[in-house]
Amino acid sequence: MAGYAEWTPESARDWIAVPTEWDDKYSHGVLGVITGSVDYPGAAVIGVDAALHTGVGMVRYLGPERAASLVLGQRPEAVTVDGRVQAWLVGSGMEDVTDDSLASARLWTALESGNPLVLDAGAIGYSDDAEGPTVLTPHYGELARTLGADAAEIAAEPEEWAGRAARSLDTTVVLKGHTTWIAGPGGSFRVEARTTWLATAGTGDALGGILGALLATHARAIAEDDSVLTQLAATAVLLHGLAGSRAGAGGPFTVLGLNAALPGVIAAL
Ligand SMILES: NC(=O)C1=CN([C@@H]2O[C@H](COP(=O)(O)OP(=O)(O)OC[C@H]3O[C@@H](n4cnc5c(N)ncnc54)[C@H](O)[C@@H]3O)[C@@H](O)[C@H]2O)[C@@H](O)CC1
Ligand SMILES: Nc1ncnc2c1ncn2[C@@H]1O[C@H](COP(=O)(O)OP(=O)(O)O)[C@@H](O)[C@H]1O
Repeated sequence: MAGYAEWTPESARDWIAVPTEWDDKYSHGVLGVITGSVDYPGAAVIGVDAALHTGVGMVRYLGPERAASLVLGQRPEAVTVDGRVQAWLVGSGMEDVTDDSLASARLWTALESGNPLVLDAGAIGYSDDAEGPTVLTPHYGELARTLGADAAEIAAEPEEWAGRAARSLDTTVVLKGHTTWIAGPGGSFRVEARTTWLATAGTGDALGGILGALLATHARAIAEDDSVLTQLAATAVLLHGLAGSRAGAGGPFTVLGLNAALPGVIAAL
């Protein structure tokens, strides 16, 4: 734990971009989302819903037709056509992409855009190909696969592995668990979960959406100094934990319930 500072609500409040009276939907930040697949359309719905509840100018969802239709069913304010974006969320529930597929073309557009990226789940392995500043959000199993290590070894010393991964991959790493370890060029931070009920399918997809929204709304700050990605990542983890805790009030909650609690958490900060 040495070297990891606890990331608190007081630390996080400086990293919420409240729109000004001069802002519009474009200047406040547009998040491009490439998530979901035939097998996992729900991951797309959860991430888009989380981003919109975190506060962002616009979300562009670019994914398979059925997932896009479910996203629009849950969040009709999402836009499903291509266009300018300031940050990308890629990978939650994404299928293995084949070279000539539309999913592959979209993935590479994001990787080569130079924009800040969140790479989650199926996209974590592309970190070397990302031209923009990047945050990876692995659980122990995903980090093990990425580094060719053993998940049990990582579980035994997660703080050590988060730092090692951040250095060797030259990126910010959010190693998820009951305590989440965040390491990158901006420092080393830890967030202990306020509720163990977060251990449920889909909460990681929500974290991706929260973080994507924070990157899109801080695109200018990132362009000036990309080490701020590490603080933004720690802020996303903190918001996620507080929202789960508020949604469940000590008990279980659904992931859409966690998302719905985000505005109240952000207002309280
Ligand atoms: N409703 C949805 O559409 C959902 C989609 N999801 C997507 O499903 C895909 C597969 O995700 P999975 O994480 O299940 O599968 P993975 O196959 O990527 O990882 C699971 C493997 O890692 C191991 N592992 C080791 N430590 C772990 C840890 N701390 N947490 C989780 N697994 C650990 C497990 O034992 C298992 O063998 C991802 O793309 C994910 O985004 C999930 O988020 C669940 C919800
Ligand atoms: N025992 C636990 N206590 C608190 N939080 C947990 C626990 N286990 C996992 N989490 C959190 O739940 C989320 C799970 O994400 P992930 O493993 O990617 O799941 P999924 O892919 O199903 O969404 C992460 O934010 C992680 O930090």
